[in-house]
Amino acid sequence: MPKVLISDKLSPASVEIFKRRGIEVDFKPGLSPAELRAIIAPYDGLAVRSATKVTRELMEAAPNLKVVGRAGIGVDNVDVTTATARGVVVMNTPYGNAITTAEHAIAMMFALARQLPEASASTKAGRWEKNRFMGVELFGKTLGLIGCGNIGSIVADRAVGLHMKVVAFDPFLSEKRAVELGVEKVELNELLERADFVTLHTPLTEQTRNILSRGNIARLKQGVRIINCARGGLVDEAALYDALKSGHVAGAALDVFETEPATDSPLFGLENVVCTPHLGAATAEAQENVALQVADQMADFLLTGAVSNAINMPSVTAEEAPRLKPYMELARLLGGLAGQLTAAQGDAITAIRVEYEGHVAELNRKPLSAAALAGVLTPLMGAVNMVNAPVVARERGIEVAETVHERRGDYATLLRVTVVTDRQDRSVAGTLVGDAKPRLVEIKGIPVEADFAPHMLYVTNQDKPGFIGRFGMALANAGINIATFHLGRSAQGGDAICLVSLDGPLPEPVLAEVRALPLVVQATALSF
Ligand SMILES: NC(=O)c1ccc[n+]([C@@H]2O[C@H](COP(=O)([O-])OP(=O)(O)OC[C@H]3O[C@@H](n4cnc5c(N)ncnc54)[C@H](O)[C@@H]3O)[C@@H](O)[C@H]2O)c1
Ligand SMILES: O=C(O)CC[C@@H](O)C(=O)O
Repeated sequence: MPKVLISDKLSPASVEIFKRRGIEVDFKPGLSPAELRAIIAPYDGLAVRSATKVTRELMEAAPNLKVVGRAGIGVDNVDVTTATARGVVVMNTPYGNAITTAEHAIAMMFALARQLPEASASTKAGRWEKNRFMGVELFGKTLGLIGCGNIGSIVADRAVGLHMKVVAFDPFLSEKRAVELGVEKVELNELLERADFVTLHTPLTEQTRNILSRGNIARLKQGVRIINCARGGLVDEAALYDALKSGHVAGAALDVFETEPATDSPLFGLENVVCTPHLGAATAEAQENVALQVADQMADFLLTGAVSNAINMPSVTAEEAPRLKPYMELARLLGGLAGQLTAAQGDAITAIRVEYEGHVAELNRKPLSAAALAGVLTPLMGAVNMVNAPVVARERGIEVAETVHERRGDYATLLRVTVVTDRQDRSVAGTLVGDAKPRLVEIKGIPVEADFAPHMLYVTNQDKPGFIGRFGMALANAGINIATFHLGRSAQGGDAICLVSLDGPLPEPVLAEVRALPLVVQATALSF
């Protein structure tokens, strides 16, 4: 039974989901990094919000970890690069808290426009300062939206409802989508010059860090108001402080900060600043949504292999997962065979090609290619799985190509994996028998029909009389039983191949004896 640890304050509904799905779950929010490292080893899954920092050190202490689930959107508290390198899937819940966060941004905009927090504090303090709190209307004002994805689009929709004019800067926003949303797509400079209110809804990346830099803040209209419910680091806080002090910026509402928890900041001393402690996603509804979603996604992955909303792996729907499973196994086995044959020769791989023909060509091929790559690379590089295989290949300069053949051949499904090295191309192909059982049908262009077995021996030899007898005797003399025996050849008297399955691993001295037999070109022990 898979084991999951919930290390942040997720809604208790997530615990129920894990239990109902047959997953052992521990709910331990609030542990220190050292305490977490001390207990993480047995867990297959880790579910977090933003408090837990899923660092390299934590993952190194988690040899069983297969999936990190983020109940929320931003994964900046997860070292995704390390997770990918270690073959750990990282998934988030991209929509569950979007409405709530958009509503928080709108609430912050109202709070700024009417100075609600200050007015509330003053009234509660017994001062009836009716003249002090003169606000501004939102009606007819221009809202500048930096980032128009899930949350930005909802903010745009609500702002249009308030009869604001919305201009959006987002390089990935299409004109068509902008028209659908009722927003005007503009460049950043134009947004800075036109907006009465600016709201940020991008992730924090190298491109967006300090997108409201000192220079860009200076370009903003006199009296502009700024709202940030996305990520600290998008706004230069020191420059914002100066602009607020000088009155160039009339107000700022911040839910997120460069350093969190933010317990001390010069911005806190300014009247025209409204702050909340990263509350964007903090509603009962959003927390229920993300907790249920992350628990279901993680359970699906751990129990069926279905992958949704992964940051570092292609998606496999819950419906596809059982259908794809035997094809993934076929891809892994074929990759494993090609990889072991290549490893035995010590050749450096320059390219890996995966070809699809027949029924398999109509399936979701990304996970199949990833499984084939993992199969090829594992014998050469150790712990490679579908998550890290594409990255490992890219890092080593291995070109990966996928080809789909329209033609229908002898098999209803045919998957071929070719490993290209400086010396030669090695290709192997296979099919599924009864849509379920992987079968090898070709090695290096030579037809051969064989099932995969845990222990196999592959021999290439010259197609001349005498080989089979000597080979059989060599194994028999060593007390090794041949379970199945398959032969193939390119042409009479040409290259021949022999693939046998054995009841156990082949001892090294017997392999050496086989290699020394007359007519043998090479012999490789295989394991699957
Ligand atoms: N305050 C909170 O509690 C809270 C809650 C949820 C999400 N968030 C944060 O809100 C942000 C947005 O979330 P989302 O769900 O809308 O994400 P999203 O991926 O749907 O949208 C982000 C948008 O930013 C755009 N973008 C990327 N780079 C850009 C650039 N250089 N300039 C302009 N636009 C750029 C993308 O094209 C995309 O449309 C994330 O950082 C997320 O972590 C905060
Ligand atoms: O979990 C939270 O409270 C914050 C979540 C938010 O920052 C997100 O990116 O989804």
